[in-house]
Amino acid sequence: MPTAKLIDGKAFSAKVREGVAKDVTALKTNHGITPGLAVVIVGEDPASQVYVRNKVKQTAETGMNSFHFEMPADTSEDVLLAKVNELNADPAVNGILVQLPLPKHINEAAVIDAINPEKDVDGFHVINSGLLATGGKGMVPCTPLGCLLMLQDTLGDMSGKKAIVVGRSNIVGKPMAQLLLDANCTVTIAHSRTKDLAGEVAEADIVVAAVGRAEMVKGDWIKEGATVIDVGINRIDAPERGEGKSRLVGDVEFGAAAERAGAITPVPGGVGPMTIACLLKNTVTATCRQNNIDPDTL
Ligand SMILES: Nc1nc(=O)c2c([nH]1)NC[C@@H]1CN(c3ccc(C(=O)N[C@@H](CCC(=O)O)C(=O)O)cc3)C=[N+]21
Repeated sequence: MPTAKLIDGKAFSAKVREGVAKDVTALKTNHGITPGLAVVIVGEDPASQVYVRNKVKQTAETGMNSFHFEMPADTSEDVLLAKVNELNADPAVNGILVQLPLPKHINEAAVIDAINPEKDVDGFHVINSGLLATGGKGMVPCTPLGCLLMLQDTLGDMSGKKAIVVGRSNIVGKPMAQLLLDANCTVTIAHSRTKDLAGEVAEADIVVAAVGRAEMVKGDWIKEGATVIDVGINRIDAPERGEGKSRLVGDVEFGAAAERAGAITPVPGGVGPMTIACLLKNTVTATCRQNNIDPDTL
């Protein structure tokens, strides 16, 4: 019997997007500015295309301009860099997202480096990761930001709590740890070589799982009453549903974890929708900063 409160990322993300839509209206009516988000996708990865379609649709729903560029998988790095530079120079574009991963022949770091940090709504540029690490005001990566908003909504003040982030990627694990540190948590970053992962997770009041491996964090590792944020979105075979069927699971063994956790995010319907909502929020933030507008005065 699950006892954990379900953290409804889908409902929360709708609220965040409502706030974004209000800000967009204010930017239009009070400042004559329509925020613009450019999404660039290279190649044909069908899973990626689903996310991009959702992003484009939700961008339009908030009243922002959405610019969508699909480039073939054999696009050269130079051609992609030229596209990024064109978007950097375009005043109608306030935010740029280049969908990752990129095809193998393209150097991802070079592409991220080329994005104007003020338009880097993913928060992946070294300037933005550096600002996050040093307490500055940069763009914060969307997935960790979405996780933080859900944690704050669930827990309020997190001062003194023990948090563990499982995973050390530049796009989730590391920035997540920085945000938890800023929220006065005591933070452990665990990874594939962590000696006693079960023991480390068992100590944590807050668990953020971002390893990208289906149900890797076991339910019986979770401390009684802990808050669990599951970043993973893994598609696994589901033969019980019929030939060739699949389903989505997170990085946490959800059923067993929900029997011990105080609150937990589902997959789907948890972190994923919040990631997109935070992308839109970051686009408004970027638009305000580029135009010297205080977002609190909108
Ligand atoms: N530069 C860049 N920035 C990204 O933010 C980025 C990226 N590249 N590459 C791909 C990943 C993946 N990603 C997702 C966002 C939302 C959902 C999402 O909303 N998922 C829903 C539905 C899932 C489904 O049904 O397929 C859910 O979890 O409920 C999923 C995945 C952003 N990414």
